[in-house]
Amino acid sequence: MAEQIMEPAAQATSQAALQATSQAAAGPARGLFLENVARHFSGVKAVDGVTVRLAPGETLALVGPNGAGKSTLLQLATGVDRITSGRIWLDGRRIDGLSAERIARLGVGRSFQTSRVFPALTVWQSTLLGVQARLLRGTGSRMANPLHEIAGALLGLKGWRQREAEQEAIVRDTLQLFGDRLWPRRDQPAYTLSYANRRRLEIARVLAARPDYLLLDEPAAGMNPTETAELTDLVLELRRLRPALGILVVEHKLSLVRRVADRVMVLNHGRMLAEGTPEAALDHPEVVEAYLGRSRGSGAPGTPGATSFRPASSDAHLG
Ligand SMILES: Nc1ncnc2c1ncn2[C@@H]1O[C@H](COP(=O)(O)OP(=O)(O)OP(=O)(O)O)[C@@H](O)[C@H]1O
Repeated sequence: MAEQIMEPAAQATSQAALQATSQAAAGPARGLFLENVARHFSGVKAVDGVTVRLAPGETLALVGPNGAGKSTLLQLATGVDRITSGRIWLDGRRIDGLSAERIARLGVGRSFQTSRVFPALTVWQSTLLGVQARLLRGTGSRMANPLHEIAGALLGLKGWRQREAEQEAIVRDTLQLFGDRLWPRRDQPAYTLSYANRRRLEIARVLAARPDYLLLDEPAAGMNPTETAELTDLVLELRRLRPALGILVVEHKLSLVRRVADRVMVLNHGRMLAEGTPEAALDHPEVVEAYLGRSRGSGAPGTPGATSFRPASSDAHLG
């Protein structure tokens, strides 16, 4: 089936009203834009008419209790799952309906809630895979010809050597972002790594593809306070090094959210509950209620109808 790609957004005009009209028709010229999206699973409204816009250079945090629909939104944005209704745009192109692989190649990188590294590959090899995914972006929709690659390697062709050196530089720079966590372990297979290092490696692999938009699904899950603080610093460093990168982070650890996010959106029962600066969104009375209602509430987490916020640590409180 032909891929569904629509024309870029109309030129921006100085009039806000006209701009709003053009955005509704074709999505913003830049950014990842989920427009009134819904995903229903036989009666369960996992996502129920939510609009999210991630601009280049922005760090947006998506928070909410367990079952609020956060991961489902990431699945929809990355083409892993299909919307029931709504539209999704990437830099003015309609992308709902495209394959996950195609969306990744268009510049959307995503780490998963549970680490998906290949156990037998070394840290270096795993990160190199990310770099090679990036090379595919440069080839448009064509795959690199493996015979050319093998011939280049065997014959030591100049262009091939140069490309190899460039790839190695990207792997090195990416691994060194994580201080001494990954670089000294670059020759170790992933299965020998600690849980936190496997999660870091997953992020490294995604970063090595140099995405334009980076979606992180609970990157600090299972990390202790020191590891969480390191991860927070990593996100801040990324923002400094790659000012055009749009980052969408789904995270329960609010200490991280408060430090890295420009803007926070709070989901509850598949709908947007609040949006604003971290202070405004997280201190909103309904948000405090949505979170604290469960831990105090009558019903224990997991009771039918109750939403269970997982207090990962004392930093998960609001206020
Ligand atoms: N494939 C599926 N089939 C049926 N229901 C699903 C499916 N995926 C998600 N759901 C339901 O959709 C709702 C939203 O789930 P989702 O995983 O998006 O929540 P979440 O906010 O990411 O939660 P958590 O913080 O626990 O990861 C939940 O009620 C979940 O059970």
